[in-house]
Amino acid sequence: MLSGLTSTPLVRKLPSIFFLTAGVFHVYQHFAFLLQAASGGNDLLSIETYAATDPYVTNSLLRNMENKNLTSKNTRHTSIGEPKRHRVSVKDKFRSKRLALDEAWGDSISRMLGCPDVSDDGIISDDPNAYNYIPTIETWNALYRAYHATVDPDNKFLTATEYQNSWKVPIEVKYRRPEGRGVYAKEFIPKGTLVWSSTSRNTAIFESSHDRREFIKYLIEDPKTRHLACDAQMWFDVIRSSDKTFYICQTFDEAVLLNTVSGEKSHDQINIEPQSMSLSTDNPDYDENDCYGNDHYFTLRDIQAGEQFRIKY
Ligand SMILES: C[S@@+](CC[C@H](N)C(=O)[O-])C[C@H]1O[C@@H](n2cnc3c(N)ncnc32)[C@H](O)[C@@H]1O
Repeated sequence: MLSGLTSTPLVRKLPSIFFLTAGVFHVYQHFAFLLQAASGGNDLLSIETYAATDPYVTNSLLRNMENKNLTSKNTRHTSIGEPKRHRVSVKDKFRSKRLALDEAWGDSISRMLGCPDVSDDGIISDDPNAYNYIPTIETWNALYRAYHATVDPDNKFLTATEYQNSWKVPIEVKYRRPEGRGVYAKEFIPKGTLVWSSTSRNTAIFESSHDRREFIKYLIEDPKTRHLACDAQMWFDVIRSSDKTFYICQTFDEAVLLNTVSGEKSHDQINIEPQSMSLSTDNPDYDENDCYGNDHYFTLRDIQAGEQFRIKY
């Protein structure tokens, strides 16, 4: 009788049931994270809410998602023994998942702050007051101040304390629907011109959740910079280093206002692209410490005065 019981189909299926349940739980965890991110929360100080939507906390989730789809390059040391900086190369499949998490995190904070609406497909709302102010040098300086006031001195990767002009050509920032603020050429620029460089003078790295959270809180606490927390949530990028850790990179200048194009067919409108300058260390714009490694934008073709710069993202 007993042996009859142990050989029932149910008992034989127990291992598969166990693995199926574990699998479902694993999938549930991913969805729980995304649901939590989507539902936001109303208290920025609620660590649980914040942590659930924080790219650093999602490191392990992301690690499960990728591996084969990602190539990361050499970790580098500077000659004067500064902390390690990283170069990252991410393939498309992983990139889309990473961007989805970036977005979920950004959206969640935006909801907590009551930021102007950005619709699901990334189109800025019709609200005339949404994201339509033109940042000034004081705007960028406020971000520098917030970074230096909050980020642990040991973790600081930003060497400058105020706005740097990293543009190699004259530019103008304008607001236009539907994409919002964008960067426009003020004069004709020939093909192959370096227009902007990412360096440790203009690009901050946030190495920990704590630093990023304190930075955002600092912006929120001053009514004059509260709106900047919304912007900061739209202007950051997550990179993955060769040691499989994720960091937030954030440039504190007009490069964060570069728009992309919508739709496959319009991809020929992309007129600047990042190129690695790793082989040109004698170039005065080369900076081994930059966050993106190869965010040195060159023109892909001649650009007319008044044309908007567009990058692929
Ligand atoms: C890095 S920001 C670019 C600056 C942004 N336009 C602003 O006013 O701050 C990226 C955001 O710009 C908007 N954007 C960029 N390219 C766009 C496009 N082609 N069409 C519509 N919106 C776009 C999206 O809302 C996107 O999330």
